[in-house]
Amino acid sequence: MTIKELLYKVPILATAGDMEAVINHLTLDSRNVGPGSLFIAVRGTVTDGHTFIDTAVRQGASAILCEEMPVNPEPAVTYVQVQDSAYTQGLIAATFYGHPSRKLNLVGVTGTNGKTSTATLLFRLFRALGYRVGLISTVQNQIDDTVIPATHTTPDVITTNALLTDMLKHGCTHCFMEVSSHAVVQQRIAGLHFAGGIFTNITHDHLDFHGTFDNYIRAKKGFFDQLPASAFALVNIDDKRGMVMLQNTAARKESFSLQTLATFKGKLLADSLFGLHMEIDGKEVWFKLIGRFNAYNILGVYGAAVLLGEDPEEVLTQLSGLMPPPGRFEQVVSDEQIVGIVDYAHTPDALQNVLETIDGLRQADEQIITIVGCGGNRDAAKRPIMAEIACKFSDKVILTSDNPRDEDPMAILEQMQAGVPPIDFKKTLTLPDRREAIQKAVSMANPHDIILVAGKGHETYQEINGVKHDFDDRQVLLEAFANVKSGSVDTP
Ligand SMILES: CC(=O)N[C@H]1[C@@H](OP(=O)(O)OP(=O)(O)OC[C@H]2O[C@@H](n3ccc(=O)[nH]c3=O)[C@H](O)[C@@H]2O)O[C@H](CO)[C@@H](O)[C@@H]1O[C@H](C)C(=O)N[C@@H](C)C(=O)N[C@H](CCC(=O)O)C(=O)O
Ligand SMILES: Nc1ncnc2c1ncn2[C@@H]1O[C@H](COP(=O)(O)OP(=O)(O)OP(=O)(O)O)[C@@H](O)[C@H]1O
Repeated sequence: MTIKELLYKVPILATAGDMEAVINHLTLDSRNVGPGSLFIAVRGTVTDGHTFIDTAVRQGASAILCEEMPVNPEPAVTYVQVQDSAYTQGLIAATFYGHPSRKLNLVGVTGTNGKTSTATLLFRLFRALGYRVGLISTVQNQIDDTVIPATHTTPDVITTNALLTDMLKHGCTHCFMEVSSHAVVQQRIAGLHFAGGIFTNITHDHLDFHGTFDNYIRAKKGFFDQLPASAFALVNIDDKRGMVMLQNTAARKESFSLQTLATFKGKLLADSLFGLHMEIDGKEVWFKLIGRFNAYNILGVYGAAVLLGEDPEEVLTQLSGLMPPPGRFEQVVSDEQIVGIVDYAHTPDALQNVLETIDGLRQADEQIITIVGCGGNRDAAKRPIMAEIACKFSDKVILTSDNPRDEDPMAILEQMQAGVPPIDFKKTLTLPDRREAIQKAVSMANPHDIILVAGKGHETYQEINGVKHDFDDRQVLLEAFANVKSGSVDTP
């Protein structure tokens, strides 16, 4: 495709060089440039892509898209100056790949919590309904059965267009994708044509990036502002910012709620460690997902499926059979009925959510044993807080390692220990070896006790000093359960 063709409908400030130059590759990163590449210079949070224009040219770039023309342009290279190269990147990527987002039903999910759960449930539901489906999520990207590792919650828009193109080649009719607030601000969804958008909820998070809560809300709202009139905007109106998301959107305004009148109204009839019993659209259904927050995810998924034209009864039937997404309140139960729960809760807010849910569901004589750690080379402020939350809701707590990375695991654990209230010293153990921590918890548990293994969720590694060692909480729990059964772990 020529640069001229790529720039169809793109507002341009200036150009230099041959507009018939042929482009066969788009990239934001000078390190990936080769002959035929269009290098898009974007101002980032760490550095400015414009400083790599010369490198890109030396590596053979055919064209450069930038906001500022270089002082000494190379005559053999085509330069295009635009107002906003991050935004323009989206328009160009869509043209380069032939607008794949217009050729399938692309539904985006945004919110502080529940994006992965909602997108994954939609992916599984539509597969169960007989469609070929794509998924773009934090845990993984997927095209039907083919798993593609994910680097971001929402990839850059060139990668997304490439993924959508592959999905179309595989016959996909739907793609469900997570839309992070970072992605909205950085124009990673520019030029994508959505068939629908879902808002789960918003709580204080990512303020390191957005600065203020208002900016964070505005970022989420930016997604709904972008939806076309043909799309639906489906929001959780039990969240007080739900209605804010709908202001100014051109899309059809739809809502879901457990508390008030809404397009999709649900009622939570029962909530236990075995699942949820809900009434939706006058029908009573059991679901295998656990916790009130999943009742919201179910309603959002149900609403989106109905808005996409699916038969409500068939949707409920298929939804009732779905298991939780990987590492999201995932249960591993021993033959002795010790309940292991593996959850990705790696922030104070998520840990509190998941422990409150478990606390609300257990019987009086069932203990909660929590295993928790905090990552190295990441926010240290949360370490004592997470230990304190674990103590507040648990009968026993084991502090352990969770991706210590380049830090000394014991130093991280000492910072966690600082958050343990003195009254809880007796119920808290510190075991840096995560496997040993899980085995110890299993050896301490009685039938029906609940072991929460928090933090890693779907992850299958433990990162120590730059090396990712195989480690899967679910697998280690299963092994520990088997060892207890065969008597190879001491029981007190
Ligand atoms: C803070 C942040 O969001 N950073 C993202 C951003 O990078 P940046 O703006 O910091 O880029 P930069 O390093 O300043 O570089 C500027 C430009 O120079 C280019 N460059 C740089 C070096 C070089 O040698 N040559 C070169 O061309 C870069 O490719 C880039 O285009 O744009 C990049 C391209 O899209 C992203 O890969 C990168 O994600 C980083 C890795 C990241 O960790 N992001 C996280 C915070 C994130 O986005 N998370 C959300 C989920 C949040 C949640 O809900 O939990 C997500 O969607 O994943
Ligand atoms: N609707 C919801 N409301 C509140 N908490 C939720 C909701 N759905 C899931 N959770 C819990 O919040 C945590 C994150 O869930 P999930 O991965 O689905 O959210 P996310 O928005 O994708 O977050 P992340 O980007 O960190 O993965 C998990 O611990 C899960 O148990």
